[in-house]
Amino acid sequence: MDQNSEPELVLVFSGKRKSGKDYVTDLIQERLGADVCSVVRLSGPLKHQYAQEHGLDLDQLLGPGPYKERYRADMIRWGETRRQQDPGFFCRLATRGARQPVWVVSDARRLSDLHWFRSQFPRQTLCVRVQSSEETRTQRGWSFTAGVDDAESECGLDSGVKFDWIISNEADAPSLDKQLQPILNLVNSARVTSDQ
Ligand SMILES: Nc1ncnc2c1ncn2[C@@H]1O[C@H](COP(=O)(O)OP(=O)(O)OP(=O)(O)O)[C@@H](O)[C@H]1O
Ligand SMILES: C[C@@](O)(CCOP(=O)(O)O)CC(=O)O
Repeated sequence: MDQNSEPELVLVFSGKRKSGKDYVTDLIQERLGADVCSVVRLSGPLKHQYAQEHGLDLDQLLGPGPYKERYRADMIRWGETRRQQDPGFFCRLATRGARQPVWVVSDARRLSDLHWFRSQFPRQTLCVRVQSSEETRTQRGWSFTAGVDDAESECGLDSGVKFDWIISNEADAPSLDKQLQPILNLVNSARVTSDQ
C-alpha cells in the first residue's frame, strides 16, 4: 500500500477482557506476515499519551499482565473525554502509520469505533468477535471489576452488531488455526483479486 491508497481489507476485532484479542490478532499477523498485515491497536496511542502524562511504564500498559489493570478505570475515563470531543480520535491516530494492505484492528470497544472504520472503509471492513467463557477468562487473570466490566468499554458491542465471524478461544473449541482458516482464505483471495 502506498501512502495515498487504502487498505485492501480491515478486520475489526472485539471481545471481552482476557478473551484473547491480542493473542488471536497476533496469530493472524504471524500467519499472514508482518509485511502484509498490520495489527492496529486503538488503545496504543491512548496508552502512549496516558503513560507520558502520568509517568507510567508504557511497555507494561501495552502488555497482558496485571499492571495495566491498576490504571484501566482511569484510562477509560481519560480516553472518554477525548472521544466525547472526537469519536474517531484514537482510530485516526492508531491507523496513521499502517502501510500494509491488511489491517487487523485488535480492540474495538464501542459502536463509534465500528462506525469510524465502516465510514472510512465501507467496502473493506469486516467485524470479528473473540469469545471465551468467564471460567477461561478467569484462568487468564480476569476478575469482575465494577465500573469496568459493566461499562461501555467492555459492553459497547454486546448487542446491535452483526459479526462476520465469531471465534471461540477455548481449550475445547476447534483449534484457532482451523477457525481462522475462512478469514485467512478471504484475505488471500481478496489479495489475489486486487493483484489482477
Ligand atoms: N488460545 C490461547 N492459548 C494460550 N494462551 C492464551 C490463549 N488466548 C489467550 N491467551 C493468554 O491469555 C492472556 C490474555 O490474552 P490477551 O491478552 O490476548 O487477551 P485480550 O482480550 O487482549 O485481553 P485484555 O483486553 O484484557 O488485554 C494472555 O496472557 C494470552 O497469552
Ligand atoms: C483504556 C482502554 O483503551 C484500555 C484497553 O486496554 P487493553 O486493550 O485491554 O489492553 C480501554 C478503553 O479505551 O475503553
